[in-house]
Amino acid sequence: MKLLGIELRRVSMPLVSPFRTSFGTQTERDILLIKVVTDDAEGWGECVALADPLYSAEYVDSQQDVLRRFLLPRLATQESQAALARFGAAAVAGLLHAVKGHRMAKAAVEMAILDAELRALGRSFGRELGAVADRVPSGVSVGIHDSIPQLLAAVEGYLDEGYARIKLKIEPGWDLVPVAAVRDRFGGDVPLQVDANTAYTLRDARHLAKLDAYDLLLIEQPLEEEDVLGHAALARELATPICLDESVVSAQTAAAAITLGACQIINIKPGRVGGYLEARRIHDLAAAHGIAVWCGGMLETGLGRSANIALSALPGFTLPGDVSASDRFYRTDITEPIVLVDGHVPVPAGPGLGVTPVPELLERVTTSVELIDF
Ligand SMILES: O=C(O)CCC(=O)N[C@@H](C(=O)O)c1ccccc1
Repeated sequence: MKLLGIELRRVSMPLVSPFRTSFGTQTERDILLIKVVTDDAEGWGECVALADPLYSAEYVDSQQDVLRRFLLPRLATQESQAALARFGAAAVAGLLHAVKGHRMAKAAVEMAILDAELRALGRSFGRELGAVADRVPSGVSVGIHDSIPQLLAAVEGYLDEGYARIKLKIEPGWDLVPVAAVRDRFGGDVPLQVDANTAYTLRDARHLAKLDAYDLLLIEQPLEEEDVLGHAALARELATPICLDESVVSAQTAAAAITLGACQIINIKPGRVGGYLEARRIHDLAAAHGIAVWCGGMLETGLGRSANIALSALPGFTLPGDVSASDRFYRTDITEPIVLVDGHVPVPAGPGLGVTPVPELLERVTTSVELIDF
């Protein structure tokens, strides 16, 4: 493989409805897509960074800037091109290691290079990563609502669509009451979990322990991302398993969190951890420690969503992921829509991601294109 050129494309994707979490409300996604052109094939990557640095320190403009100024020039050198020619996407993380952080940008370019490499080989993401299923259960994430009736109507709609698991966003003042209302209305058998996105502190331990009454699958990232010891202390107070999201940015931080007893479950988001190959390393590490994993979502288009579904088919992904159908967030996706069937989504079987953007749909949402020659 030889990199010939890279396209950095921004798309603006309006959400079907506002999506409110403890760190803000999304009404549209400003997404950075990467297309790599190689002598063998083209490949697509999706950067999951939000418009503002509210989920993590990354934000979409910073990721496009770090790609343009620091990451892509490193891939363009003769040594890098030789390494890519010999080892393909497996070489990317090492070639970019000197640049600190910016894992979402690194993940996006590695994803695009892996897609090109696999398309040229006629091999799917699933086969490459180690998928053992051809469809996976689909969970859905439900935002914070203005009222309990509105929340219950949304949850009812998703259950009617067949979603395999409900995740409720929570924050101080919106936690016990919505959880109790969902349990009261839909019963104790609905697989149910909550996501706090770092909104609590250890002083809330006794309050959060009241969630134990509702038989939740997990409570996700209750404390600040750097408070690993706090999560370990909270785990000793709660019966509900603790799941980490923002705190786990690599296999190394996953190992530390597991060893310190900070989590019993990990939400793996390839963009957050630097790519799908690191995501697989975390999956393998977690499995070795008996830690369940599931695939988180960042409101991806069908490109990132397809790769997440492939990852979700690995054996250690034993909990439904945030791999909802395209229409959970978008009226029109930029790829053929991902559709829910009996609570599951199909694992793409085609080469690479198995999907590509539909040109006219992509053009309709494109706000800028930057071409970088190698
Ligand atoms: O299904 C999805 O893609 C979204 C899942 C989800 O709730 N993601 C959350 C999160 O913090 O995990 C989120 C991501 C990005 C923006 C807002 C919220």
